[in-house]
Amino acid sequence: MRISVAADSRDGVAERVVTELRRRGHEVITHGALDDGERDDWAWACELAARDVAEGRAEQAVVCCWTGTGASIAANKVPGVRAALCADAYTAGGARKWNDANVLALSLRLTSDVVLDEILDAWFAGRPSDDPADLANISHLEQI
Ligand SMILES: O=C(CO)[C@H](O)[C@H](O)COP(=O)(O)O
Repeated sequence: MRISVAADSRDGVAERVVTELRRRGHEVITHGALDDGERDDWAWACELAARDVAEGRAEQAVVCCWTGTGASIAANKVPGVRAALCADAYTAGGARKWNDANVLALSLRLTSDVVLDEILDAWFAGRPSDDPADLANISHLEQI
């Protein structure tokens, strides 16, 4: 899968996200602090990764900032993006299943290496629900 990754800093698990995604066989596009020469402020960097998803250059994205909040807010401003801030594997699996989330937002401060691996395992194992109630909720997001 092609995955766009943005971070506003190389601190915390930022670089490990890229390494781990490549190790899992994904093609990675980098933005912000992960791409020399690009603006590394979180709103700009995470917008670029979200636009990669919305405009078809990537199937999914991982957006990161120190708290994860700005990253998720910036990504969710892009139409068609469903970004979920996940601090644990259960939330990540639920975001794929119930929200059909296409962007994973992470806190660089909170996410340890071990928890990152658990989150990525759950995220990539997760499949969108085919329950009509879940589909109706996801569909309604585009009307809000
Ligand atoms: O968590 C964040 C935004 O939600 C940022 O990573 C945090 O504000 C730090 O940014 P800066 O290094 O530019 O002060």
